[in-house]
Amino acid sequence: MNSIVQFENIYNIQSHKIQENEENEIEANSIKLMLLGKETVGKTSFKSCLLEGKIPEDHLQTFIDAYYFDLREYNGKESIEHVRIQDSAGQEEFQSIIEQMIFYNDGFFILYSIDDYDSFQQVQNQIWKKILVSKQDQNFFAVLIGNKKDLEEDRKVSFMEGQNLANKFGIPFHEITLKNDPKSAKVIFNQLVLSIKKQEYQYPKYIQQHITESNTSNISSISQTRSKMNSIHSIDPKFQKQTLQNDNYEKRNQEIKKENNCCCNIF
Ligand SMILES: Nc1nc2c(ncn2[C@@H]2O[C@H](COP(=O)(O)OP(=O)(O)OP(=O)(O)O)[C@@H](O)[C@H]2O)c(=O)[nH]1
Repeated sequence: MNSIVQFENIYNIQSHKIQENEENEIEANSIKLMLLGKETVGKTSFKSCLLEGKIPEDHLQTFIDAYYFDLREYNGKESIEHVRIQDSAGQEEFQSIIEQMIFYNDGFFILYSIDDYDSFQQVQNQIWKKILVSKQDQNFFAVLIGNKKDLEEDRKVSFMEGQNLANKFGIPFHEITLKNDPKSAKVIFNQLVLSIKKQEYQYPKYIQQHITESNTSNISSISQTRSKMNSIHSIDPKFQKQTLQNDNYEKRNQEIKKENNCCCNIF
């Protein structure tokens, strides 16, 4: 055991150097999370803030790294959860390997940097699609993170652009600065792990049914559904694909937007 970090009064994170004979068992029984994003958006920094409480001094390019640790929860009685965080390379040449690795993970921290518009576009045009294609009909959990908000003067991606994209995906959104507020990594991590433990992906299934029922009338109930959807912590890809394939859906979405003077899509 290397270190113990107090975690939001709920968890202690114990970074755990696994022995070779433990590897398979921990792999099989852990919550598997993955950091995704273009190079230098702060993926390794996120992991360091979580485990060491600060960003690293230097930027070292990551290829693929996995970190294992335990969460100890004290809610009357102690329970222990194994977690694996997979750090990934942002560089183009590693993308096909990363695509394959996505399949083996339960939750994703999707990062971009607010001073790098291309990193935001990569989330939109590549990363999200890779997750949908790779996970197929498996449920997964994700959160969108706009990092480096301390670089306000160089900002290229507005807060609303980030929020709207997260709404479109139906996942939570956070703008953070790991540099000035390393604790934010733990808050976001906590949210994602709790969602996985509670299996909140049930929610979109309800919405899918609700939208189908409301397809001919009742715009207000759809907009209520959308505001609920903003707080969803996970995605059921079946739901996304089915709504994407619904030809009438885009037309319906335009009507809802007009009605609510809204600039984001449900999907
Ligand atoms: N200004 C600022 N710099 C940051 C912040 N977070 C990380 N950085 C810096 O951004 C650089 C890249 O951070 P990394 O965490 O290595 O980025 P990465 O996404 O893991 O990069 P790759 O491994 O190349 O894919 C480092 O120099 C960090 O110190 C932040 O919130 N604000």
